[in-house]
Amino acid sequence: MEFTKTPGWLDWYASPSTPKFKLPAGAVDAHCHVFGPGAEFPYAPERKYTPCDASKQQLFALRDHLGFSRNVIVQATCHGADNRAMVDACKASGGRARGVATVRRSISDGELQALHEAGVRGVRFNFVKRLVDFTPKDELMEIAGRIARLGWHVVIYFEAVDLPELWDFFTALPTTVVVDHMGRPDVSKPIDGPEFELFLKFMREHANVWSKVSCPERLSVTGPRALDGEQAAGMPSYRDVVPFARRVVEEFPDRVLWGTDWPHPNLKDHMPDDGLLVDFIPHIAPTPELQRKLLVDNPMRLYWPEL
Ligand SMILES: O=C(O)c1cc(C(=O)O)oc(=O)c1
Repeated sequence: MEFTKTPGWLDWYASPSTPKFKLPAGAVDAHCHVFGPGAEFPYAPERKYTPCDASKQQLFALRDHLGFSRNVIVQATCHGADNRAMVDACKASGGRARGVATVRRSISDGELQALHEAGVRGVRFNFVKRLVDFTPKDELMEIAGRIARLGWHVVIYFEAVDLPELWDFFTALPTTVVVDHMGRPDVSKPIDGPEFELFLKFMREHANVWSKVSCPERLSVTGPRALDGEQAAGMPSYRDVVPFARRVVEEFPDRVLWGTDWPHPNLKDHMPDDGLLVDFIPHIAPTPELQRKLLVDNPMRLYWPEL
């Protein structure tokens, strides 16, 4: 099948720099995606965008270039609940990738078991309105109950303004709950303002809630961007995001994950250099101990507990 990219689509950056920051041994890129290729794994009819292809081979090449050992491949919304591309990548990884799927309530126990055997360890519930149509909460709760029995967790993606309305649902989930991209704070608001405070309270009061401290390139308002020539001398890229992410890492060091978010769907004004994104890590996790927890211990506990 032939697909035409969404107008204005930015392709991932094909020649990332070699990071200056040396990742600890065994580091996990705990949030990344594969897109198609569309000719082999067609994009879903209900998708809200059509991306460029981003194959498993290209993902594994990036992993090796940046110095990661493993990937967690999160089902992208452009594939809907058709998990074939993600599953194919997990199976081809030689045990070095685990997956997070999107499923509907019609999925059978046998199909869930097959996903588990392929390496899936979680399901993703998406509440970002530009990405998905609404799924009734009773359907999601039913799915959460079924996947809890497999020892899986739930990944949630939402925007900070929607947390109050989603609070009761999130806090009733029976599994570990992993928040994508810190619940998308508005970093132009004060870090000690009510919006981010509510997110910290969510984590503080619920020991089963984890957060990915990822996607500074999506959250940043002031930059500078992680692109050659756009980094201010001696300053981290996306420095307006640093205090938010660092706060979460320092307060909840055992419940944070980091990922590149490659191939960075839906960015509108620039495409980051993934090598420079890795160089962002020591600004938010300033000590070797915090770095080891963020990049190795925490993702291994969640995705490879048997190792
Ligand atoms: O903000 C986004 O556009 C976005 C989209 C997706 C997806 O389409 O799955 O995943 C992400 O992690 C982020």
